Amino acid sequence: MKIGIGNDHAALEMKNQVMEYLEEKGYEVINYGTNTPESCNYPEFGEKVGRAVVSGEVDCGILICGTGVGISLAANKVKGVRAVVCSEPYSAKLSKQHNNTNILAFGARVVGIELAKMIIDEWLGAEFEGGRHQTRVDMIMAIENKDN
Ligand SMILES: O=C(CO)[C@H](O)[C@H](O)COP(=O)(O)O
Repeated sequence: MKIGIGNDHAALEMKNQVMEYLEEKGYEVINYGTNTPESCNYPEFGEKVGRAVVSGEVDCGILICGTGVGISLAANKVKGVRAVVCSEPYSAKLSKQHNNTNILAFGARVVGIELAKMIIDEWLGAEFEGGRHQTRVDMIMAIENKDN
């Protein structure tokens, strides 16, 4: 499985740790994030990973900024993205089982690396359950096609 990862300056160290963790587990990780500690703007990286997921360049995405909020908001503006920001494993797992999320986000200033690994493991290990949840996910995605 190919995972796209993105981050801003606040999450550089955590991005490197997460990449190492995922690669050790055998995932191919494509890095779309910043690689320097200089201040930068997270929407750029949220959008890049969002587009990579929707185009099929990668199978799913992981986004990290200070809180995970801004970078997931940016990704969610890309049509076809369902990004969730999580700071615990339960919501991460359910976001895949019920909401079929295709991007996981969290905050480097919110969770430590060990909790981040647990969140990632639950999310990557879960499967979308379909059925009644498919109806609801379809309804969410249909909102994108309405004139606002
Ligand atoms: O969490 C974030 C967005 O949701 C950013 O990482 C955060 O806003 C960056 O802040 P600063 O420029 O003060 O380092």
